[in-house]
Amino acid sequence: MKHTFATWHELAAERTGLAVGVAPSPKWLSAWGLPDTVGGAGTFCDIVLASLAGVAAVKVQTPFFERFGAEGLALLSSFFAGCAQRGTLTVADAKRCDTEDTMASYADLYLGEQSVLGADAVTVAPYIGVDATAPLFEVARQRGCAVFVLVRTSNHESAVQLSRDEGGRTVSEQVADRIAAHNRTLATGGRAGPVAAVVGAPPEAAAALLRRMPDTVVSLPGLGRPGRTVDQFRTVVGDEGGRVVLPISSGVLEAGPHGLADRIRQWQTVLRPMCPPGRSR
Ligand SMILES: O=C(O)c1cc(=O)[nH]c(=O)n1[C@@H]1O[C@H](COP(=O)(O)O)[C@@H](O)[C@H]1O
Repeated sequence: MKHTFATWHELAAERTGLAVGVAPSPKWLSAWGLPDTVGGAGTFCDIVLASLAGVAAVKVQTPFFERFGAEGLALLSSFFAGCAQRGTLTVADAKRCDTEDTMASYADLYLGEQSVLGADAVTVAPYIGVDATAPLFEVARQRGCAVFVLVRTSNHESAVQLSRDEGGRTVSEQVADRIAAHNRTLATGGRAGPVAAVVGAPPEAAAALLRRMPDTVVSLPGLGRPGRTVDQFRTVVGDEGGRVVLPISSGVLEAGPHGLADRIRQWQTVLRPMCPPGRSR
């Protein structure tokens, strides 16, 4: 059976919730001893693909491919195809944002086998209004794909997300509530809806946002960063591991081309206790 983010529970039970961060940036290509060219990025992708057996998902920073133009997009498309062959779900982290049919058109670039790039999910920035970006949600649902919407981010400039409306809800809480509302309409058969969330908040706030969005797959970045411990994440995740994606970029890429596969296995071992029990267990 082909997995989607609606069936993330099964995939996370089998492979853990780890999503390997893929970023052929000037910084990482240099650290890996590769040239900052599309050829260097291609070698980087080959090494990552060779280390992905048994990995549930990848989260790919698309600008590090797009900067190489058409050749970069061709490389991204073939990388996603390689992931699909390994049963690894793909998130195109492009953080798109627009309205109406313009928004829906992003599906033709990113989402599903019939698209140009063939990813399983794309990320969206909701500054324009969550409902404005919703045309993409419906196409995602039809194609068995997902859209990850930023709810709260970890960057220092994110204070606007904590502004409150007259009722006292923060912008992040308003975004979370709209995601939950869309998934109530779009989710089918007790599975998570096609609208997923990105929550980079500190632990207590992250746990509250997770509870605010039932039937929603939630990506929790931050593992592997200084000051963020596995125990903190375990507390946030609780028994909700079946709907949590755990992206780690620097914490795997810093192992370099020769240590990457081992580092991925080490993280999977660490994350295993956070995973949902499999059906057969
Ligand atoms: O969208 C994200 O995944 C994201 C959300 C957030 O709140 N903070 C955050 O750093 N990220 C992503 O996480 C990536 C860095 O991951 P690490 O290198 O694992 O810390 C960045 O490239 C961001 O795209």
